Amino acid sequence: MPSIRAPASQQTATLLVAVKCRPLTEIERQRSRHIIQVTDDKNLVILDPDLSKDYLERIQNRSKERRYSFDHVFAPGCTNADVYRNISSTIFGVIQGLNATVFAYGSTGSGKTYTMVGTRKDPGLMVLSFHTIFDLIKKDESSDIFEVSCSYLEVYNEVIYDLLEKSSGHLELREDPEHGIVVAGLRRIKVQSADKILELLNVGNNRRKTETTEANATSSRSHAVLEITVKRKQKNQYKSQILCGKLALVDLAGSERASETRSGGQKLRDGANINRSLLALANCINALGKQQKKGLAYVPYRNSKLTRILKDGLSGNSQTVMVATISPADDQYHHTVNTLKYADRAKEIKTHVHKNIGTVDTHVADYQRMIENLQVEVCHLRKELADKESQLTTKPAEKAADDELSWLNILSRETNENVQERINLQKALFELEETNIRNRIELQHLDDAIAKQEVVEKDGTVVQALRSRRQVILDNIRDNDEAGAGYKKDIEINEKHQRQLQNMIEEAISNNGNRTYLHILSQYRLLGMANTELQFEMAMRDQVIHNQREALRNLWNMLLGLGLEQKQIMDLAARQGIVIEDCTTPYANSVVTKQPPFLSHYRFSPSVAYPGLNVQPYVSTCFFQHHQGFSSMAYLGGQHDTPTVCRQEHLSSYYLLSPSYSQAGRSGMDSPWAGGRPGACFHTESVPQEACSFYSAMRAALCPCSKEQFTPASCEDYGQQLKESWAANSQDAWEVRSVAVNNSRHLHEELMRNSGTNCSVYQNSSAEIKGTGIPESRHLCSPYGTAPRAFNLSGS
Ligand SMILES: Nc1ncnc2c1ncn2[C@@H]1O[C@H](COP(=O)(O)OP(=O)(O)OP(=O)(O)O)[C@@H](O)[C@H]1O
Repeated sequence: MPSIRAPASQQTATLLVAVKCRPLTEIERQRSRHIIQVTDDKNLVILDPDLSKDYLERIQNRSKERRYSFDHVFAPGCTNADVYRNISSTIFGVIQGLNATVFAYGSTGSGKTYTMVGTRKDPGLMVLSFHTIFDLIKKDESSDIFEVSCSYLEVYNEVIYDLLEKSSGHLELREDPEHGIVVAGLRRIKVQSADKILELLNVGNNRRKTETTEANATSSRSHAVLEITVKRKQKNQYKSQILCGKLALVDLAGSERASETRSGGQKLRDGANINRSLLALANCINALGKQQKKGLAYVPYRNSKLTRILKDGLSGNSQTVMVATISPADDQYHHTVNTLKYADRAKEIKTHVHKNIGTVDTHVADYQRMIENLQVEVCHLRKELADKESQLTTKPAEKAADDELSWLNILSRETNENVQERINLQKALFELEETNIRNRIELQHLDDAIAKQEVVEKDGTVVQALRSRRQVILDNIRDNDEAGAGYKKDIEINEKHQRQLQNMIEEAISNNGNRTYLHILSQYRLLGMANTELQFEMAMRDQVIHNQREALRNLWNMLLGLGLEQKQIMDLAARQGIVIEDCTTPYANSVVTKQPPFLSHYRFSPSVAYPGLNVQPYVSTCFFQHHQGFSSMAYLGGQHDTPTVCRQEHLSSYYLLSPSYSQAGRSGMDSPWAGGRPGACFHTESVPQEACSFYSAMRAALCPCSKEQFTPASCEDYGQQLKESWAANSQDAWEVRSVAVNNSRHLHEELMRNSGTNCSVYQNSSAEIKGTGIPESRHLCSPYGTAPRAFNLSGS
């Protein structure tokens, strides 16, 4: 199966929000008033349901009347086809390898199922979408081969079931590093026509859990997700290229208050679970909306299966449509306002859409091999186990051993759940900490910017704005830290439980006569779990790799933003003996909108890909954040042979850049990422006049240890050193700031001595970097780093 690689080009898309108001039902017509006024195709007004309010209250603005604007608003007379016509462009991309998600959101009885599934006379969005997909495939004039498959699942009481299986067991969610969240064991059926999907949809819908509640005669008790995958094999393109688009169509269960549905027992339990996952969804929408408006807030996807399944649709790689369904009845006022409130928030949500292109990646292949090895081992053990089992069945089974075995089964099942829970908690904690790292970096930048701005600003408006932003970030950090502390506690409890389980398993094994058999059994299960944990680690590593890729992309933008041609960069890299894959995507001519080429190496030594820019993997996530929005940078200087100062819009990051690269340039200030934040980088053949004066001011403002350790005087010294090193332009330049080390003890001493100071340690060797005359050196300690670090300047 091909792996899906990251995008060659990625676009940010905004979640499209449409509101659909259904007509009053027969019963409602007798007892309710119509309070929705659709003023035009984008606006609606919800009237105050309380007619008794007097004139004074109304003019004093105590009315509960509300106005809302959305991408599309559909009045009760509109059909599903009307809705579909306005959102269908989202579906078109699916046959081109893009992902799309359409979900209906609203209170119980508001018309979600009607909108998604529809009726024979008024087919819903699910039916209309897969007809479109097959029409597009039919009309496609290329020689590409298409393969369409479909799956249909429901989440009922926080358990996933396969709606295409007659008696489906419980299915589990897994994090796949390449494909994101996947449902393990879900049946995916190849389909040749829209009619076949319709048939499967009907089969699935008959299996779906529905109940008659007070609010709706056929209320859906489960969330249903129909997923259509379109694989497009491009015959005339690169041998292995496969585009893989996915369309997720989601019909959510109805949310209701127990008092309204007058339900009890199982129904009440269902309702509680439905409401819990809808609440989780609402919280995610809230956090995502807040994230766009204010800053980085943690998005609690992990709180329900539904939100984990919808994660891509809500913020990942998907073009997404939310159809908010509302009832026009006055007694539904609160539900309707609630739905509209979340729909309004959802308008802020951004997703990042890119084509899913199948290739085989080296690092994935490595992991795949590891998993395969484990699987071979599992198979081997399974066989041994089967042999033992058959031996045992030939003998009269001992009751005690049977008991022991079922006890072991229970323990192993519990261990499995324990591992799964730990993985989820650790992943959640990881995500949370990543978010807070970014928040803290922004906070540092804001502090720097505030300090600078306070000196120059008279009226304090910008400072005020920066301060309020700082407060938002502080709040987010506090919220996330609190949530993180909760997760840590949960992990501790989980680990304690894990130890107890292990002790119990060992005890069960040592008490039993058939030790070998039980030992194999437990080993077999432990290996299965090790496999799961390995997959988790893969996901984590892939997260880091993903961040690095983003960092690389931004670096390319940065280089291209300087006006360099791709070819120049490639030549420069080639001269350093650095391999960068040729860009297969044609570039646009404009500087800042150019997409960087896709790099062949997902795993690379940090300095391999970019001459002179030493990026350490563990700071790459910070780096990614710094460079986000590079296209909106302001350029304060622009000559190609002198440094260019770039300023990001939020005034907090500065970069001093130049396209050329020299030993002298490197010798002084080539550790821009020390301390997890960018500093200045000079890469010019001759020292520019303004560099030193710039540098002292900038360094004082940017250096993480500027306040304590980096005094203006030392900046001046540094400027002087820089001039000298430039002038010396040879091995001498290195000597200005380098300490050569001869053996490992000496190296250790130097690292310790220089850690966190403004001195670098290099390990010189007699070899030179290919074609440059620069001695191959190992940069062992960054001037501003707080811990000893080592990476190879030559990239070899
Ligand atoms: N546009 C419409 N035109 C006519 N009738 C509609 C329309 N939308 C919904 N209805 C009717 O309203 C009722 C409730 O609709 P539906 O079952 O789709 O709601 P729901 O939001 O899916 O409810 P639940 O969340 O409880 O499953 C049904 O009787 C349905 O036929």
